[in-house]
Amino acid sequence: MSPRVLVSDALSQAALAIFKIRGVEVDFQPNLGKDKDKLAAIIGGYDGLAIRSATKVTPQLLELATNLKVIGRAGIGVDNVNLPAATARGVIVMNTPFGNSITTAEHAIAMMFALARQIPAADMSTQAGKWEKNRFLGMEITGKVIGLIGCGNIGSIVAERAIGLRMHVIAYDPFLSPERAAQLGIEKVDLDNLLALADFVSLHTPLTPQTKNILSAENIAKTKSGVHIINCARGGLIDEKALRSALDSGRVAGAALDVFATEPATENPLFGHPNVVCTPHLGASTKEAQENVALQIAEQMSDFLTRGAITNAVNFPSITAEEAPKLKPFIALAERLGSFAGQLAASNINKVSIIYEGALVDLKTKALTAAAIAGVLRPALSDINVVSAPSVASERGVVIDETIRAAEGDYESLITLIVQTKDEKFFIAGTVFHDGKPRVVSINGIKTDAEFSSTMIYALNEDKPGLVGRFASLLGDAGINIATLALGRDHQGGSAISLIAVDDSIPDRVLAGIRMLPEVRQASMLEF
Ligand SMILES: NC(=O)C1=CN([C@@H]2O[C@H](COP(=O)(O)OP(=O)(O)OC[C@H]3O[C@@H](n4cnc5c(N)ncnc54)[C@H](O)[C@@H]3O)[C@@H](O)[C@H]2O)C=CC1
Ligand SMILES: O=C(O)CCC(=O)C(=O)O
Repeated sequence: MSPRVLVSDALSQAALAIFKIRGVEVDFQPNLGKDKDKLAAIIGGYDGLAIRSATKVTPQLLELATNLKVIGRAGIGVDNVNLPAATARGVIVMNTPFGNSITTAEHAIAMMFALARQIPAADMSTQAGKWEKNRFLGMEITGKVIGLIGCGNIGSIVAERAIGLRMHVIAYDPFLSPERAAQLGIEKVDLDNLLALADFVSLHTPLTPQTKNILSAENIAKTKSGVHIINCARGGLIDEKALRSALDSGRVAGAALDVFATEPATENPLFGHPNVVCTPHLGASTKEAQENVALQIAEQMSDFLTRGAITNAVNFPSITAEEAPKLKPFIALAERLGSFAGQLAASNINKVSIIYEGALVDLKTKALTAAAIAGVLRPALSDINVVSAPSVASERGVVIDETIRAAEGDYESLITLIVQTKDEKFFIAGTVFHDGKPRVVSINGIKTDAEFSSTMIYALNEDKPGLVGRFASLLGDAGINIATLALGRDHQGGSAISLIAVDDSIPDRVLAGIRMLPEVRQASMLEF
């Protein structure tokens, strides 16, 4: 059956053809994002959800989205998606980080001119027949200082355009390297200096706990008197009431806002001020940008749903369509090795080390690591998944250590997992042969060769004659068929392992019987 995608916001129609060509059934309901009850009623039937900013993906909606595998945001900011809840449910969230950057930067520049020359107010006055030539005395942009708070994709484009307008550009961005600042021809400054020097302050950061209200009352008080403020990033970056007071007092000469703390903004403390220019979150709204992001998100979502490729996911490493089929059997291997170790771990796991060898060095090992961690933690946390595993491990203080090295041993590719608890370390290694099936090839340094099956017995025993027969009679007497049996030992008469794949679940009394065999030191039933 073809995967189904619901488009619940006003996405450019250009995307629909891409979904169809790529074998994805698409349901285009551009106003559904504004009707949360109707969306909640049907979301369970879709594998993908394509949105812009109107659809709010809440934990409640995700709970009903039982088939959802991917959310595609045709745009940059994913703040309308509850990322922790999506991650916890294993839903990939992807965006289009560049498709609307130029358009949004152009909007910020347009807003700067609108403020400098009071174009919206002058337009209204002129069309009202007032001809108020003396009222609208503007400000020349050339030679003025623009201060960018945030200088990533959009901030950099604003910087380039502002330099073209012969402005002096300064930027505050803790992650902007001095080399990149030099390459852009701008000056990197701290926030206080930016506020003191800028004639125009333009915001271009995401909304995070660090950037929320970055233009607070205190910071607005540090601005140059007569400053103009532009916000085409996110509403929560400015304390709107504080900005209103600063506009009323005249300290801030003007503000141009495309985004608001609450959207859609039907009421706002800044509305009605003569020196405020507002647009309804139009930063990305050009035909060009909307086609870019719609085509891009349709391609990304289709590639994921039909080929397993992951591009621009904000909660999972990228995997190309070429890599996906190569990774698939190793993801299964990593998850099963992890599950094997996780089912045996007697006490709290505090460290998981994963070593990748051989051909695996060329694959995206981050995805394999996520799968291994999910496997290790699943016996304790049943709702963990490959997407949520790394964040769950970090929340629980489990240290993850990844090593990648060239092949040293007998296998073309080898994954070794070392799971450490307070008292012990458990080693398990596996590979995938040409038949594509994952196999265990060593446990705690003892070599073996066992396929995984849905139910297995893992026993640690002494290497003594007759034990295999005793296993067979105990299981046979209970009517349990042995599918395969794999053995291994460190040396003749030494420590040995037995991996017995069986066709049915093993009753406790049968497992207890195995444990009571004199040669058996430990026996567990494992399920995959
Ligand atoms: N108005 C609209 O329609 C649109 C708004 N946006 C918004 O524009 C903003 C910027 O987008 P991009 O440039 O694509 O993002 P980006 O991720 O490329 O750049 C953001 C920059 O902010 C910097 N930053 C992060 N924390 C900071 C802090 N505490 N102080 C100073 N700088 C900090 C980062 O280092 C980065 O360089 C986002 O909020 C995005 O959602 C994006 C597209 C359209
Ligand atoms: O889709 C839109 O119109 C908003 C774009 C936006 O805010 C973003 O891409 O972050």
